[in-house]
Amino acid sequence: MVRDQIDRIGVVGAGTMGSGIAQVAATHGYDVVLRDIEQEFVENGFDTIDDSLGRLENRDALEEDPERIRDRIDGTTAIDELADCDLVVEAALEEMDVKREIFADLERACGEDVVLATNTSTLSITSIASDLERPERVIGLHFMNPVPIMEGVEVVVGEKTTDDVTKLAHEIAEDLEKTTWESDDKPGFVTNRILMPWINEGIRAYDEGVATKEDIDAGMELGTNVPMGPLTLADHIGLDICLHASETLHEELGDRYKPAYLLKRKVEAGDLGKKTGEGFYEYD
Ligand SMILES: NC(=O)c1ccc[n+]([C@@H]2O[C@H](COP(=O)([O-])OP(=O)(O)OC[C@H]3O[C@@H](n4cnc5c(N)ncnc54)[C@H](O)[C@@H]3O)[C@@H](O)[C@H]2O)c1
Repeated sequence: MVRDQIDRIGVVGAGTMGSGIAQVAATHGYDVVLRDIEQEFVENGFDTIDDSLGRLENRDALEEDPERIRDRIDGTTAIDELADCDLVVEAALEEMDVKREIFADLERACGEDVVLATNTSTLSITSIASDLERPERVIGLHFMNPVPIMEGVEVVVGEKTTDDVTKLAHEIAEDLEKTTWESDDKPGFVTNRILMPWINEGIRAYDEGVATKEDIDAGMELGTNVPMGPLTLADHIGLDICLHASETLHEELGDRYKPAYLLKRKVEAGDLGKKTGEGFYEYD
């Protein structure tokens, strides 16, 4: 039983994904420690959680008061406060050096039996764990955005990940009322290997004047029955995240994954999508 093994969940990174993962874990009764590098980022994470819990309460979608859920989450900037966690989910920047450093710190700070998960979109689980003394307890737990709403979680199994850790990863996700599927540790896993070329092709089609951005999105939504077209979805994910993911896939899998020129230009301009108020569309 997963509840016998996991009481306390650490989350590293209080951004879009980390705040969502902390919220969902607390909603399901787990004690959570949410860590970011600056107190301001921790506070931003709590603001996101408060907004999301407020919206869910208005829709009668919570079984408890938002305050009680919120009280299960402690915020911190100190990695040592994750020492008592049974599971830590890392959701920091999509950069290999950053993730390797975080995992080395977690291995030092946490107990021997901790399970260390990464929410990486594309980076290799095996590479993230390669400098660790115990890479067998590292796994990919790839939540989808927005975490409180999206049902799916991709479990990504590294070269050294044990069967017990893999089983636990499926069980914890299911305990959070998510449905899992499993991928080998191959670039982009199942989802981003297929999604990123689709997004980049949408951006290229827009840049080459095939249609307006609205018509590209409408064409894909109405024509293929997906909930969001590629430009809306890219804004929603974050253009920097899409670019990092595309660059990783390009490096690993070759030219068919080359990032669209306009994606690079938007990121260089600081227009990262919904989170900065402007991407392909403008947001309040
Ligand atoms: N955005 C998405 O749609 C999406 C979906 C699935 C997976 N992911 C993955 O989840 C991870 C996080 O993405 P995001 O969109 O939440 O990013 P984000 O930029 O919204 O948040 C990242 C947070 O990590 C913090 N951070 C950076 N270095 C840190 C460190 N050393 N310790 C603790 N915190 C640190 C940053 O301050 C920031 O608050 C990435 O690996 C990304 O690829 C993102």
